[in-house]
Amino acid sequence: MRGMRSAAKQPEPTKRNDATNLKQTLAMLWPYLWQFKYRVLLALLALIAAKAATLLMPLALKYIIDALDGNRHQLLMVPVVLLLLYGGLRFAGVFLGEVRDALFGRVTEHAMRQLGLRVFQHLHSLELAFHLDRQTGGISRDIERGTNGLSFLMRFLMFNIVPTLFEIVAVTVIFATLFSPLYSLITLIAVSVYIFFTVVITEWRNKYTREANQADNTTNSRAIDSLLNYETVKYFNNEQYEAQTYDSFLAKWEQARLKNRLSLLALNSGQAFIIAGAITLLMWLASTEVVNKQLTLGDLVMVNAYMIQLFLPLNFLGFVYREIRRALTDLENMLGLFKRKPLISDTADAQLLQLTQGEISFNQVSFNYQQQRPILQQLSFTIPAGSKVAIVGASGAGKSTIARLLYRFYNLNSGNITIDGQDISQVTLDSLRRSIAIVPQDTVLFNSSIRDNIRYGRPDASEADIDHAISLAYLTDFITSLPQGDATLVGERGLKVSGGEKQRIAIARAILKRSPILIFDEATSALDSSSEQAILKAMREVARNHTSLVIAHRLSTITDADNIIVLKHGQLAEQGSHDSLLAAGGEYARMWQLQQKQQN
Ligand SMILES: Nc1ncnc2c1ncn2[C@@H]1O[C@H](COP(=O)(O)OP(=O)(O)OP(=O)(O)O)[C@@H](O)[C@H]1O
Repeated sequence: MRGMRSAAKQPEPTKRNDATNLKQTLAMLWPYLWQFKYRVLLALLALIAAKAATLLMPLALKYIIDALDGNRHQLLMVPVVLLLLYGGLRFAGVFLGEVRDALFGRVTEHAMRQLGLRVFQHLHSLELAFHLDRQTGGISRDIERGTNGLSFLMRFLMFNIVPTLFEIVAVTVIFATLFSPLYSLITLIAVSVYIFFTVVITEWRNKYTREANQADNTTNSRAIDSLLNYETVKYFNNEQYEAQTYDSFLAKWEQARLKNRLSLLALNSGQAFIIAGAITLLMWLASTEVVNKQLTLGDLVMVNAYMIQLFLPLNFLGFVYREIRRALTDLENMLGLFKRKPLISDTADAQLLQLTQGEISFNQVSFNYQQQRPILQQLSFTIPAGSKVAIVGASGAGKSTIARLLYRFYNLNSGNITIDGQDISQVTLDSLRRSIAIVPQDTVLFNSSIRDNIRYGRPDASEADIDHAISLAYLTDFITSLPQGDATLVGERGLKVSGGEKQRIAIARAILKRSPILIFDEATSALDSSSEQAILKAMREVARNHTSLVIAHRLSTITDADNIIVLKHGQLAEQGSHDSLLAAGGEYARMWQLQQKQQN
């Protein structure tokens, strides 16, 4: 049975863009090729030497035949030397080809590495909105196809196209020198007709190839869908129906493959006809000259050997042509990623954030993710240096948005945010983000060990610092209970640890970062009451001497805050200490009473 693959749709190459893509790719590749200029040069020399050895083989064959022609019953010294030379040339041709591959392989792989790294860095420079809009799977497919396309282009350029062009020129020159320009002319015309025919037929065949691929994809998707819904099929006794539907897709696939095969027949037989025609013509020409004693039998065999040798790599021309166009399209998609410039980046004269105290101010901040849906409206508040401010409000009120804006994940619509009087849009992103540590609402962990996930907060932290962060986040008991301790792997996206454990890992990670400003976004939401109390104690200790912003649903966790900001529909409804807000009897008091009732 054919393998099941996902129905990934490939973009179709368009001729219009090929030239620009090729130009862009070459411009991009140039620095890499230049960096390895000696290696590329050596690979080219190996290529020329390998081709020269191959090109000398028919010549050696000619001399063997000519030498044997008069001495049919004796292997004289000369033919023996020629035979050894023939064998040597054959070996040298293959060996030098391998040397060329080994030399150039490093260049290709290095170019793939450089390009892969550039895209990766570029993707990390793009803002959150870009990543939320795009499917990560799609991007990684673009990168994979793009780098493979690059490797294909480089390899085929070096191993197929350039050597074949070299061979065409060499054979033409050899024929013109040894025989007459007519031989060269026939060869050149035959090669030109062959290339023209292959390109035209390959273009025509494309639709059949595409049809066959699409039929293959839909058939596979259908099979997967049906097998995934195994239970539903059984519930409704629809095995027969499923088989019929699957077979109707298979029939379409069969039809498409038939057309594809017939078009391949047209291509291959047309190519064979052109080769046979050219060889017959040249052999006929050579045979008449042999009869007229102008050429030897060895010459006749040599002409034949050169033609067969010349057309051998051209057999792959249809495939190479199609794949090069596909590679260029894949590269275009990847290069397209580079065209997307970061919307959030350092301004030309961005300064380092000079953090003296850590006072944060939101001044008349308005923001929306999408037009016509305001999230924050004219919001102003100040978090004095070293104080703890809590933000509360209904779900969707815009609390986490405040944290994202402080990190400058988005640009504001109006207003500004300052830290110690400096507008955060005018300082470098790196210095800004370095100053803030966050325990996010949804902690996502890397698929590595608990310790490595904590170390991520400050990769150069000492082991003692990590241990200290572990104990501050009340993780010691949990870690010692694990057979593999902090070397335990957390699984993909941290799915192998519980929500509360994940939050404590996130707290340890944030502690390790040692930033003067701390944000806790629902940092205890996944914890039971006793762990919550422990964590709150830890948070209090960590937050001492820090400016901290605590976003919370459960009001009991923030009663000790210096100031509580109540958000309602993206606006500041009221603010004050727990006691003063309760006394005021407003929104906060109402929320408090509601939560108290729910607890009882
Ligand atoms: N990337 C986004 N694109 C569009 N809308 C968004 C985006 N992120 C958040 N929102 C919307 O913005 C509003 C505020 O979101 P935010 O995450 O700040 O709420 P919150 O007050 O933290 O809520 P919760 O208490 O449920 O976490 C929500 O209505 C949300 O649907």
